Amino acid sequence: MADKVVFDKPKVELHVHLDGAIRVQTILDVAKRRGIELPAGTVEDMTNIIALKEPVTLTEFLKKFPLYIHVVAGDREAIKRMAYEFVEDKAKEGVIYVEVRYSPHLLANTGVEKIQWNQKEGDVSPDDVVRLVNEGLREGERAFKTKARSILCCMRHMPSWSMGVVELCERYRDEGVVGIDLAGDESLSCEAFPEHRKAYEEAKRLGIHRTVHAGEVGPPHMVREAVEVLKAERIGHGYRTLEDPALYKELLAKKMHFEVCPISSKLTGACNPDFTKHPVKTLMRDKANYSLNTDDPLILNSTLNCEYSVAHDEMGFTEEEFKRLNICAAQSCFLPDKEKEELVNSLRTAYGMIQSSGF
Ligand SMILES: O=c1[nH]cnc2c1ncn2[C@@H]1O[C@H](CO)[C@@H](O)[C@H]1O
Repeated sequence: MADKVVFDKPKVELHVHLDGAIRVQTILDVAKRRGIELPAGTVEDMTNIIALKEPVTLTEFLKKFPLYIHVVAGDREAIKRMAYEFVEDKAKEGVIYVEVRYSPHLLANTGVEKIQWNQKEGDVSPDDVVRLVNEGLREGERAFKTKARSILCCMRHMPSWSMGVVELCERYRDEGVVGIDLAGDESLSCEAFPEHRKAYEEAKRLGIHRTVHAGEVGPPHMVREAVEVLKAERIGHGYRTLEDPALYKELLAKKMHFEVCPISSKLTGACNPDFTKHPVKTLMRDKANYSLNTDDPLILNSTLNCEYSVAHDEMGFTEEEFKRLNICAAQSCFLPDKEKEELVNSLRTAYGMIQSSGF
């Protein structure tokens, strides 16, 4: 994938999974230290095993995580390290602000209903996971000057975790956690799981910002449900919204933010693999509120620069549109108002947009 830089200016990224953005070298190092056997011993071979090359389905795509996530799950050093390195990687891509998401429960080995990945019970709870990620992000921010905040994910197939996720969002809201998400296999509608709805109601009551994966592969009514039932402020992906013109019009009028991930949308089979037909072109035409994001760069073997290259080379994006969408991203981020304003202003300054003084 071409990693040339077509937009060499500060960027904001709002949709990227921490457990889909681990360095392969880190997976190899941690596996060696913990005595975990992997199917390959070099970065190249392991990348070949993890990375998707051809479009599959979201369900197949999600099956890539268990190939490596057990290596870092339940390991304090690994969890902190991947958060720290993540910030370094984003800084190298010219990202000045990032919101990174993950499920604390998927990375824990105690205090969680159904310990994942065949781990033996240990001593890393979801609460510990959040503290370790916060530490790694904070140290990364100090070292690399990219501001990093996090979003905690509920998982569609594990509704019993969702209220715990809200509690963690609340407990760590002053330590870098800025919002809640609902991720996982979208064929499981949350209508069937009142726990997700209750968790989102509680999040809204507590003033916790909300985004939801919806309309990625699921039908437009999933997007409506995310907005109307879960009170989502942003939509993760949301491509299939365009199949319901009335809904799309409503969301355009509301200036709903769409977290678009072009390369992911091709390889998960969410969108037509021909980028010239990608829904983000409609969002661009309509001056919609959206951002460009990597989603899971490890599995997609991509970078944010690849996303911008694809948008530029295959979808006709201009420098002006890149600036506009980054300002949309900053305006839709989950930072407190004052910090958000500073972020928007720093982009405007970097982009040479003179701010009106009001006189
Ligand atoms: O594109 C996606 N759609 C839905 N779920 C996803 C996607 N990428 C990752 N995850 C899920 O979110 C979890 C927490 O980060 C990941 O472990 C994966 O199961």
